[in-house]
Amino acid sequence: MMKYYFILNPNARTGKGQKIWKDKLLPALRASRRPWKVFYTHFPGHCTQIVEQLTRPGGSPVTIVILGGDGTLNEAVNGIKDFSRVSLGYIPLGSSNDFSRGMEQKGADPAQTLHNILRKKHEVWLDYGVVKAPGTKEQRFIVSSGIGFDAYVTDDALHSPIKNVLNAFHLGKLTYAVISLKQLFRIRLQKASITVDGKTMDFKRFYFASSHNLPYEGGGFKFTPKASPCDGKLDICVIYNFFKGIIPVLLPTAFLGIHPIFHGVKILRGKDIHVSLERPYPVHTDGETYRPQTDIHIWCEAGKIHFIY
Ligand SMILES: Nc1ncnc2c1ncn2[C@@H]1O[C@H](COP(=O)(O)OP(=O)(O)OP(=O)(O)O)[C@@H](O)[C@H]1O
Repeated sequence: MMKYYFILNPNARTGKGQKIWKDKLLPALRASRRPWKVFYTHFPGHCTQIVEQLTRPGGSPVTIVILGGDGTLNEAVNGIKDFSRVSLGYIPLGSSNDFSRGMEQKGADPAQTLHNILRKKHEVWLDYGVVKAPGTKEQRFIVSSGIGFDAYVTDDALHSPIKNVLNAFHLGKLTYAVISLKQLFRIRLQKASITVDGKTMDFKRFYFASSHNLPYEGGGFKFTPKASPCDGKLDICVIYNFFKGIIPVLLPTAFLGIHPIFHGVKILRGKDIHVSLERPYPVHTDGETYRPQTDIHIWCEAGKIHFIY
C-alpha cells in the first residue's frame, strides 16, 4: 500500500496550523488506517531537504502531503528529485494561501481536503515555473515569481519591523499598504526589456513583471486573472509608465483583477521569458526573495506535478 508522508510547518499561520493538525487531521488520519508518517520542519529549507530524501530516483512511489503555507509548498516543489514517482497533496494552513486561492481550494475544510487526498478525488498534472539568473541556482515556483516593486514589497514585509509594530496595535492588515507606500517612494524606476517566446518589448518607467502559474500573489492580488496551471504557459503581468501617485489607485483594482483596463498594465503569455534591466531589482519566487538581479530567465515546465486534492 502506498505510504503517505505528511510534512508540517509548525510555524505556519503563526502556529495555528499545528493546532488544526492535532485537533482535526490526526484523528481523521488514524481512523483511515493508511500507512503514514509525519515530519515537522525545524528551519527554513528543511522541507526541501525532506522532500529530496523522499524522492530520490530509484525509490518506490510516494504521496507527499504538505501542511503549511505557500512558502512550504514552494520548498516542497524545489525538493522533488524524481517527479515520475511523486503524488503531491496540499492542505493549506498558511497565512496568504495564494496557491489554494488560485486552485479554488481556499476555505475548504482541512479534514475534507485530507479525505479527498486519501481518496484521490481530483487528480491533475500541474506546471511549475523556473527562474535562473547568471551565477545562481535554478529556483522553482508554483504560484508566481516577480522582479521589481512586488519583490521589494515582499522582501520588506519579510524583514521589516513595521509588521510587528502594526500587529501590536492590531493594525496588521495595514502592513502591506504601509510597506507598499514606503517602497513606492524609494523605487528608482528604469527601462526594462522583456522577451516572451522570442518577441521583445521595451517598457519605460518599469515597476515590476510577475510571471504566474496561478492568478494570485501577495495574499489576493489577482495580477493575471486568466493564468492556468495546466496550459504549459506562464501569464506575465507588467506594470510600467504610471506616475507614482497612480499606483495606490491601481493596486486595489488588482484585487478584483480589473487592472488590465489601465494603460500601463500589460498581460503577456508564453513559455520562455527573459527580463533585462539596466540596474538590479530584487526577485521573489512564491513570496521568498533573493538577491537583486539585472537579467533573469524564466520558463515553464509543463505538466510535471501529479497533484491530488
Ligand atoms: N520551524 C520553522 N521555523 C521557522 N521557519 C520555518 C520553520 N519551518 C518552515 N519555516 C519557513 O517558514 C516559511 C513560511 O511558512 P509557510 O509558507 O508554511 O507559512 P505562512 O508564512 O504562514 O504562509 P504563507 O507563505 O502562505 O503566507 C517557509 O518558507 C519556511 O521556510
